[in-house]
Amino acid sequence: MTEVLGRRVPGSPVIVALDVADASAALSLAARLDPQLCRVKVGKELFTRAGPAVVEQLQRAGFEVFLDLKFHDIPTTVAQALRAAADLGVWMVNVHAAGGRRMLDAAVEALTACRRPPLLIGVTVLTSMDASDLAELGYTETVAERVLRLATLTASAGLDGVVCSAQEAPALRRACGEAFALVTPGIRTAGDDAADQRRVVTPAEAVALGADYLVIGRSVTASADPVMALNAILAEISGDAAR
Ligand SMILES: O=c1ccn([C@@H]2O[C@H](COP(=O)(O)O)[C@@H](O)[C@H]2O)c(=O)[nH]1
Repeated sequence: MTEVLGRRVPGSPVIVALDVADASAALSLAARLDPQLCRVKVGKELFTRAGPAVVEQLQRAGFEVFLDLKFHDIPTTVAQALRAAADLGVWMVNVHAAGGRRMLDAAVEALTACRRPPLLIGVTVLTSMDASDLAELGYTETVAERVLRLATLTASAGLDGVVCSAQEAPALRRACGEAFALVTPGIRTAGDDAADQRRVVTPAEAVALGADYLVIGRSVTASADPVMALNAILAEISGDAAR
């Protein structure tokens, strides 16, 4: 267990997004990181380039892997994809909550039968989206309302948690309870470029708002010294920064 500002989470709350072009870049970055201090995330770019092999290599190196493929398809297809992910032995997987109740039910059922099921997380509203994006898609809800709707659907279907911005964490904690995992991308250290992200918070803010896991990509991976950047973030969230 790691203590983060008084809240205890199992293992490190930091998940480094290995958004790099190939297996060799991912493995050489991972070799500089300590699996005791972070988990890693394999997303669409790396998985499409390097496939299951890179997941297995990262796990052999001691990392728990979040396979971030955000499945969103008909229930049967999602269920089968999740069984394949579970066979890889990953720690966390995700689906889009917008796939709806029957897709979420199929996802939960698919993993229930697995010997070591990964944590199953529903994506609410991407952290790259804001009110204008939702309006253009025809949604009349605010971002906060839509995130809450998708999170309560996810919780009622029996998933383990959601991907959201830490900005929504207090409301989701109240609505979905202490055990519901809040996985938060859109993390930027002070002064970093938000780039395509729209709902952004700092690592310390995310933890103070009640996030369980902080997904951090470019603030670590685009840094001149990723190890130093990660250590600074860990110090910031443990309350050691600038003391
Ligand atoms: O709503 C979401 C869901 C997933 N992501 C993923 O997290 C990382 C964030 O990377 P940064 O470089 O820290 O912006 C990236 O892999 C996304 O695919 C997200 O950002 N928002």
